[in-house]
Amino acid sequence: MGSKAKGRTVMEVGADGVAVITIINPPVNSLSFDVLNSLKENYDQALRRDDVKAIVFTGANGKFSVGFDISAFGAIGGGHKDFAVEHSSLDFAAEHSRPRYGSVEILSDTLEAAKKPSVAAINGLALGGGLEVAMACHARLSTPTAQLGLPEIPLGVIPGFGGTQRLPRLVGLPKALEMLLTSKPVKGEEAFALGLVDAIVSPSELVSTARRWALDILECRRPWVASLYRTDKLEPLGEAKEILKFARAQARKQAPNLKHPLICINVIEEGIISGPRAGLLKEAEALEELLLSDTCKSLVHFFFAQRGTSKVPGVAVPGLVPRRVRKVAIIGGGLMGSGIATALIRSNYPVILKEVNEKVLQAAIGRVRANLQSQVKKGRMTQEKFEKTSSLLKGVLDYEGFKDVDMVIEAVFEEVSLKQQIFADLEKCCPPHCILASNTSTIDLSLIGERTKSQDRIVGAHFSSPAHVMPLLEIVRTNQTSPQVIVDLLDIGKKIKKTPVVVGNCTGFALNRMFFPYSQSAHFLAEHGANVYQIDNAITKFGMPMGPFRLVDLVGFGVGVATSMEFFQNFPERTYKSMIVPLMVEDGRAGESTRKGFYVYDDKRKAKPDPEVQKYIEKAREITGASIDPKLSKLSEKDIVEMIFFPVVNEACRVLDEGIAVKAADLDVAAVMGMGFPPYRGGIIFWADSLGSKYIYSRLEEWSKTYGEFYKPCAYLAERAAKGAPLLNAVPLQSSPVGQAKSRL
Ligand SMILES: C[C@H](O)CC(=O)SCCNC(=O)CCNC(=O)[C@H](O)C(C)(C)COP(=O)(O)OP(=O)(O)OC[C@H]1O[C@@H](n2cnc3c(N)ncnc32)[C@H](O)[C@@H]1OP(=O)(O)O
Repeated sequence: MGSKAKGRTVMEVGADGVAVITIINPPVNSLSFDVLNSLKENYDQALRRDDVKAIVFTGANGKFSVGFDISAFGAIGGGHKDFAVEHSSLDFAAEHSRPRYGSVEILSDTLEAAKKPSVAAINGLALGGGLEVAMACHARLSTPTAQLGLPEIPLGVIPGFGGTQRLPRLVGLPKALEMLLTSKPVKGEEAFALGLVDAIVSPSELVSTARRWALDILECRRPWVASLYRTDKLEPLGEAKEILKFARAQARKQAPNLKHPLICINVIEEGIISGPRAGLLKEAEALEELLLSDTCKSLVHFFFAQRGTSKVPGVAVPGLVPRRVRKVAIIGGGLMGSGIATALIRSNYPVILKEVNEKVLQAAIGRVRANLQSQVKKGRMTQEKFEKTSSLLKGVLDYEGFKDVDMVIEAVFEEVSLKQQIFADLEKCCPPHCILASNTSTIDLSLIGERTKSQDRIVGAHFSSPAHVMPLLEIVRTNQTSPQVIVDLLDIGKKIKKTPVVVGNCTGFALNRMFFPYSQSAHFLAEHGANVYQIDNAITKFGMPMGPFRLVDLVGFGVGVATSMEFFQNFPERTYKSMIVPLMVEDGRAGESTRKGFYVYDDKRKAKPDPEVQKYIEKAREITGASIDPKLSKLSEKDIVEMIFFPVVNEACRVLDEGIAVKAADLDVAAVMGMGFPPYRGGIIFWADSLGSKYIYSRLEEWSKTYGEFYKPCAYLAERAAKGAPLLNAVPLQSSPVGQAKSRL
């Protein structure tokens, strides 16, 4: 194996005649071509050697295997240029990269059909191809906390090493469908109850028990089972068809734009109707095709983009490790503060929450408890856990308890002088190492810290609302924030299960800068004759959770108006001042909270279009002088999508150009995690590149001539379009250290 080999397996043969094959590919033992090649060599050797009677598979460093190496998807899917394939032994890829080879020839015809029994010793993670290797073994032992699952669907593919055939035969069709379509892994204990594993063993005894188990199989003391040919867990054909029909309906409802969950169901059905061998072949064919799909390419891009957000130039440096945060303080327990407190205590951080008086404090604590209680109601938290988690929160009215906090997050009103006072107080009351974070969404952080000498530990921690639900955390750094503080916050973000994205300091940071044109364009179109509900419908069909008008109803008109003002002040040349919302506000409409906004809401908060909205639009036209544009009043769905999202792409380009985002892929993550942009389109920039910078530029240029500055393509987009260059990787990670980028950081 060459020096650049991406992982390997090692085989040790004991005096008992058991060969233990261990997968070694840090950090997660993914099945790279090198690993698969080595595994096959070791396995063939074990079958050939007379001193080997049985085989045990396991993984090094407490993990079995997380499945196929995602970065090598391109090599099986036809070598897409976006996927880097770095493996030394190209022989496997060249000759045997077709899924059929791994699935049918190796796992079924060689491993499962072998004359020597194999047992999987599962520790840590057994996901995707990792679990599929284990399922081809003749028995599986697992530690109690190991996680077993088939999470291929979020990558735009289906299992390709027999998972669609063996899982239903081991756990029954309904549970297999649930595991496949939700991609949620099960823990060892549950896997045992389901029949997915044959025994639960402590980590220290796992391999030794597996060795004995393998010999027991050989000596007929335990059953020798080929999962592929089991039928005892499968429902009778008629019943199975009904279950599959229901699953199809659910999949169509949950993800109408996605085909691969339905293909997964079809492949399972093929195995049930025509036998598992036919199922395996159909699975391999389907996987090969899916690997070439735009959906897969987008989702794989998104997978790596998410993991790339913590690789920040100047921050991700060796030796800089996160400090331990033992106690956090939050100032302000409104909607944001209570949401942030909820997120922190749910991840076991003790929190003190400061409010201005007892009444407000109790209301804030009540909100946190209500957030947790809703988890209990949904069955996601036990009452016991609720009590334990709630006890991590302590309400306070002064700074007494701030002496030993490691981080403070300020979440009060957006008022500069109030925040300045708070930060001046914090400097006096908190220990000198304490991180001083603000959840501001608009105010310059340097201004907030102006009255302190602690600018190096001042940072933005911008959560999206509701903070305990939304997955994005924008970490805002100024040019004085120390890298240590960023590293600490990246770590906390990960621990509270957020995806942190490091951005620079400006009005709206990255997320709201992109959100703003989204809503602006929608209001511009409505005032010029496009139908509000057709816009929302087109945007929802595109894959957003809701359209821009339904969204502003949800967020509330108060917030909508306040943010518009901020943007109008900061970017007047590209702000369209629509009057629709202000007119509705005058009439007492504030969105969903008043049950009337662009929609009317019934008792169950179901939204229904409201014909009265037309009245406000007409009145708005009278004030702004906008007139109905015949072209805009009959836009196709494609036109609507482009007129709403191309201004977002344009703003994203500005954000990149200004160095607010470190790299384009971070904006993809922010768009998906913060705006609800469909991940299967890869994120805003990846999607833009699928259409081409030239096309987007030309459309914006054309609209700007008719409709003005708001649509004018920015210099950065113009430059990329002129070169016919993609927007992604325009600022490659390695070549954009903070100091070099044209940066406001
Ligand atoms: C033919 C088969 O059916 C097809 C397949 O098997 S497809 C693969 C199915 N498996 C998966 O989808 C698992 C994907 N991975 C994960 O969900 C998560 O990484 C995990 C739960 C395993 C670990 O999560 P966590 O501890 O938070 O670590 P995370 O940062 O995500 O990953 C650690 C590193 O492993 C890498 N990694 C994780 N899974 C990988 C995989 N399957 N292939 C290649 N790299 C992988 C990550 O990119 C990351 O690399 P980095 O340090 O350079 O950024």
